[in-house]
Amino acid sequence: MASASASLTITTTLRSSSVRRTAFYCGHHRTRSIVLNRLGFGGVSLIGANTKRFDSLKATAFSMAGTAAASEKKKRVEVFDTEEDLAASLAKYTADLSDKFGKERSSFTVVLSGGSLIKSLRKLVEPPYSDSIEWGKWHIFWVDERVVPKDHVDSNYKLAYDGFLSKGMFVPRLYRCNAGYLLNFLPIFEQVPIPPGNVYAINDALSPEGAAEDYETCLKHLVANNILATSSATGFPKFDLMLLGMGPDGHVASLFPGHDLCKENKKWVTFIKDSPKPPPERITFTFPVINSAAYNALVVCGAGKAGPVQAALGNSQNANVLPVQMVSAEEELTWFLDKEAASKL
Ligand SMILES: O=C1O[C@H](COP(=O)(O)O)[C@@H](O)[C@H](O)[C@H]1O
Repeated sequence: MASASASLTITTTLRSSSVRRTAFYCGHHRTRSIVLNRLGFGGVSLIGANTKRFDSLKATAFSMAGTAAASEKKKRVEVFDTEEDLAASLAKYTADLSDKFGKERSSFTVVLSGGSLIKSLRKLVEPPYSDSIEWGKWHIFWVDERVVPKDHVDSNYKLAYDGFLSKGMFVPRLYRCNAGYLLNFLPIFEQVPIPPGNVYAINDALSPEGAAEDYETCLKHLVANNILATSSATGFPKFDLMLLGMGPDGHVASLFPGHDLCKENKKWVTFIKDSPKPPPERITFTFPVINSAAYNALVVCGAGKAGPVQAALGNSQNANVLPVQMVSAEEELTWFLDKEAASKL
């Protein structure tokens, strides 16, 4: 990912003995960029922003000196005035990674969540990205799925299909005629051209146990065929990008606060039959798989989620670790927040 360092006016305030707060103010496009970069003890820099375009500086960065987990490579937090701005930035971020991995490998492995995330992906299927992304290289997975038929209103597959994968785009076409090739001025309306065989939905005819096992077997097959990478650090599959949501209780995927599944450290995919959020039967990636992803994006909007965001990024003293606080990534974890979700930071 592109990174830029900037010489910014930095204000440092000691908030508590363990938390050092560093402020950058970046007033560009109504977007505040909060950047956390835990490369060591409180190293903070501004990343991923075109600093030449900043008129005045207006953002806040938090550095938790000494409290960063050793496994955390890099953490970035971006705060947007509106969900519309967030969706625009998320589309660019995803398209840039698609380009990067498309050049490095023949596949781009993308993991979706259910919930509100899907709406925030809408700008990916609009110009300029709809035309420029190499959709043929995309492989789509779900970080969690409800064990319901694929056409059920609770299905995460259905949500993604209706809100993203089936979205139409106008694709220009070249046609042969007597005079040579002609560009069709009435382009064809097509759905997102990801090959159907690259979309890995669960087998909805199976029990939760069976569906989890079946999905894990599918992932192992993709690893064996070099479509899915393996983390040399953990031995778990290494997805290129996971697009994660977070519930108001701080859950990610179907890993809920205080549930034993949060401690699973062997399986790649597991199941739950007593989810506190309906429907009760689900399958989910485990934390070792989530945290072995190259890039993880946590996309969180709304005031109802400000508490867990504060627990994860702010100056919270809560002893109970929420699932969202357990998320990391092999290369980079980026938080995409709207200002309501960031309101307690
Ligand atoms: O049940 C689920 O909830 C989370 C969060 O959903 P949101 O609507 O609050 O964004 C979602 O990420 C997960 O995939 C889903 O199964």
